[in-house]
Amino acid sequence: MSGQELVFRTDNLTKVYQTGEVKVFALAGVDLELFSGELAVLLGPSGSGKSTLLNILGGLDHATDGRVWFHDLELTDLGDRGLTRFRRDHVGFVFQFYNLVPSLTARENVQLVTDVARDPMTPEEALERVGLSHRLDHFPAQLSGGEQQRVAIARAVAKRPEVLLCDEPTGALDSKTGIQVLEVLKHLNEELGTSTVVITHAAEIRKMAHRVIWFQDGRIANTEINDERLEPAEIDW
Ligand SMILES: Nc1ncnc2c1ncn2[C@@H]1O[C@H](COP(=O)(O)OP(=O)(O)OP(=O)(O)O)[C@@H](O)[C@H]1O
Repeated sequence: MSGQELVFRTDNLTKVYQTGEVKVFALAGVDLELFSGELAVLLGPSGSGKSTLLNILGGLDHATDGRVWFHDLELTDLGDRGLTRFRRDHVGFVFQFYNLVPSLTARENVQLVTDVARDPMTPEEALERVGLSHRLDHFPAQLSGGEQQRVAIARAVAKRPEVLLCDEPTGALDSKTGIQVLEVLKHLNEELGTSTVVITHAAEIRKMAHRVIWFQDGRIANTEINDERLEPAEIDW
């Protein structure tokens, strides 16, 4: 990844949760670089700090210590209002559960974002990019889990964010449906150049990444670059 533009950089990133006398180091000094256009997969045991890292990168949470930059913008310098602006302008999120508004159609769910974004695509374009042009006027209850997740992805990318942060995007899906969701993420990474981070417990998914980052006890235990990547359809879990 050398020679590529840095998107995120962290320096000794630390997050401590204190409950009574007990301190938990969710992040215990993470030094990480993420590059423009990269698709990175984060693996590691439950509780190793993956979601905590994603939430801090995405401006949803504050670090206890250490520093984080998005390009030249130091996120660890920002207050809540600055982080909100950063999130709104630059970050798309995808979570395990799709968080769609049940009373709105697929198109209207995406429109919630496109109505307030600076340079959005149309809801129709966003839904076309995830293969749902034929489901524009369906409500979430009329869509399968995989289709609902694709609406959530359309909503996340409709504002053309520079980064897409995905926490267990296939966690609630069977592998066949999960593969379709991964195909959408790969396609968007390639077509739009969106830097993408995917947290997963399905270790096989690492084979579609440019780079794999292993977490253990709040630290990066290992990173690996894939010289050859697999297509999502070639992955089985
Ligand atoms: N709000 C909180 N208050 C107290 N402890 C927390 C809080 N959030 C996370 N933790 C602790 O921080 C550690 C890291 O949690 P985190 O959710 O980042 O792990 P993870 O690798 O994403 O796990 P999983 O794969 O199960 O989602 C865990 O020990 C967790 O219990």
